[in-house]
Amino acid sequence: KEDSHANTQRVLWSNGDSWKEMRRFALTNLRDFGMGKKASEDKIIEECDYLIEVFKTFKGKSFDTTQPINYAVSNIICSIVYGSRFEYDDPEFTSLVDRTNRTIQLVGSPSIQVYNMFPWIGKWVTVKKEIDAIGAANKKQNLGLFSHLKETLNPQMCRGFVDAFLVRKQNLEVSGIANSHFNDRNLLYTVLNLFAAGTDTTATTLRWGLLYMAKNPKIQDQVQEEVNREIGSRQVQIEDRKNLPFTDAVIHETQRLANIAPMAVPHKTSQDITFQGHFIKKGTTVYPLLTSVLYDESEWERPHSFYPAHFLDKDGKFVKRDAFMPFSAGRRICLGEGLARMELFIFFTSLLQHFRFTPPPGVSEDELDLTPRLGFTLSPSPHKLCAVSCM
Ligand code: HEM
Repeated sequence: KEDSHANTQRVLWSNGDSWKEMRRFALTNLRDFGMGKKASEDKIIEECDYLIEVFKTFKGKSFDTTQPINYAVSNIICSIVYGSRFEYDDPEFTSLVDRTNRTIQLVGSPSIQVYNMFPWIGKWVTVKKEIDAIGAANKKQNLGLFSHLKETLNPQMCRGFVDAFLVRKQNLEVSGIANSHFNDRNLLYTVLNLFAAGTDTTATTLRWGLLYMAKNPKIQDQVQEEVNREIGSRQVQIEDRKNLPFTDAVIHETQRLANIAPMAVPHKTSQDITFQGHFIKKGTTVYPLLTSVLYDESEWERPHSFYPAHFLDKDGKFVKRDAFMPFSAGRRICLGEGLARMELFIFFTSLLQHFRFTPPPGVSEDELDLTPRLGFTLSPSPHKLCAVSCM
């Protein structure tokens, strides 16, 4: 089983009772250590300041936004999971983030898609070797981080998710409960899952958002006018979202059009079922194609264009749309939706408050390429942008 289909993709999910218990525990603790509104808001605001400083160092010259954005977003998960953030030049941190992003790219490669259908070809798939090597390095690094946290553990003062997990594990052991799901393996995989699922997704969405702004300067004007009018130069807060309907619509439209998880993740039918006239046998792998909803021509006025008015009524008020489901739906809906939405709002709005995003000199808006790069998530093709200070 270790080397089967599930192994390559295990970074993102698992099944059964263990999943139920881990999901419940993760949700409660993520709330305690970050997803609760105030705690995470403070963390995101603090991290956003670091990110703005990095953008300033380029002094308006073009640069690739990938790494700074990945590091900033990843640090939110790090402070929730490990209890502290890392410096952007800490090699322990940057290697973890860079390796995780490389895996997400590799997992989406055609050879891995074929391998997932025919796992017995595994030993001939070279990409799998790289994924396995990266996985081993990330595991080793996490075990090192855990052992440091174990040595300094104080059950009265949990610093983050790992501490809470270790305390629960200890308590279960003390009360003589062996074989619980709170074991070292689940700790490792839950942390790897949170790290992988919580970094690339949000960072990629933010990068799409900045690219759409550089491509659509008039829409960028409207966001900046709204932000200037409602917030001025003070710190952006979650509370501000209700007064920024246009900005909120732009963020939603970014998520819709960027469609970063087009096939969500595969699910398995738990029983025989007939769906829309098609019989599907128990145990069949099913991909929920989010693209079919996010680009549904019967739901969206301009499914293939960047059109924030999809989320605005005739008075310019924000409107929710049923077909907006970038986080999927149902029991396995994204566990980090609340956190991701907070991050997207604070990072995006603060960046637009501080900078004007433009194509590099000599490149026109039309020349900015919106073709996605293939991977497990759809990210923008490699590109550079200028972040010109406007505050
Ligand atoms: C813009 C950002 C994000 C998007 C678009 C997104 C999207 C998704 C999607 C489509 C799924 C698959 C749902 C399914 O099985 O049908 C998922 C699962 C998941 N996401 Fe996210 N996600 C984002 C951010 C995050 C963050 C910040 C976290 C970390 C806390 C996170 C943690 C997870 C986890 C743990 C799962 C697996 C849940 C389970 O299987 O029970 N995600 N996400």
